[in-house]
Amino acid sequence: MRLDYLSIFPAYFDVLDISLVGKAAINGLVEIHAHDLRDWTHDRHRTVDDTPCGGGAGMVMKPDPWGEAFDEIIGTESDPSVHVIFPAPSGTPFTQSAAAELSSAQRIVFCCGRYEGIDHRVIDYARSMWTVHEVSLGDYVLNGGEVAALAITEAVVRLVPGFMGNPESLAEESFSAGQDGLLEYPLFTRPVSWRGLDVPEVLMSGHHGRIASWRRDESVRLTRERRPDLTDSDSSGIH
Ligand SMILES: N#Cc1c(-c2ccc3ccn(Cc4ccc(CN5CCOCC5)cc4)c3c2)n[nH]c1N
Repeated sequence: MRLDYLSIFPAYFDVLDISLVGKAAINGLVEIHAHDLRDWTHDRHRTVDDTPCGGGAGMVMKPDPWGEAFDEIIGTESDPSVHVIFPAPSGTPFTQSAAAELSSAQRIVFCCGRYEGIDHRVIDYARSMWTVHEVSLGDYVLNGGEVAALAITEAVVRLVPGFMGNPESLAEESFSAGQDGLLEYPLFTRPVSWRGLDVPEVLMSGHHGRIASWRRDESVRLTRERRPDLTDSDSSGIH
């Protein structure tokens, strides 16, 4: 899997060299390439933004640098196997199932906007050429797309076959199909007693049936408490 990042702050992606994703890069599972969008400007100030047509607050990212960067990084041929991701406040909420779908992609290009966003013709052009995803991390405001690109990268790469040492653990995670769409149960490890707080006795009983039942009950309780929106979904085991 090749991952490209287009941004006016490409150093954001240096962190990928030290994290788990870095290990995947070392063992050849993923290739990471960060690019400075200003490398595709031609004026002395390396300008990437301009005032919004129709007025309004802030600045909008000009289309020209994006188009020239696309030509050099992706090419000028249409190819639906190339996934181009535009993080945006107006995007579709990014989910675990979206991460799972993207984990089989061979090429993902992250377009990290700043200011008030990117000229919409960039997205329209990308849609005419590749498979485009306009996504949002959630209902809060970030200053640009870089943090979202990092989060999406981690969510996707950890699902790439061969990345996780113990793929079975993926099935038990929150939001994964194996967990019935429920939140993950609370986790404990040694010491059994810590600052007057004890590991639930059932987890030390060695009785696998009771342990499974306790974990399920805890997942249902937590999901009802924190994510009632998940309790009505078809995939959750509770209704
Ligand atoms: N993923 C994700 C994100 C982002 C995100 C992603 C990409 C960019 C690129 C620029 N920004 C800054 C920005 C902030 C606020 C606004 C809203 N304005 C729109 C125009 O009308 C006025 C109000 C726009 C742009 C971004 C933010 N924020 N939150 C997420 N979950």
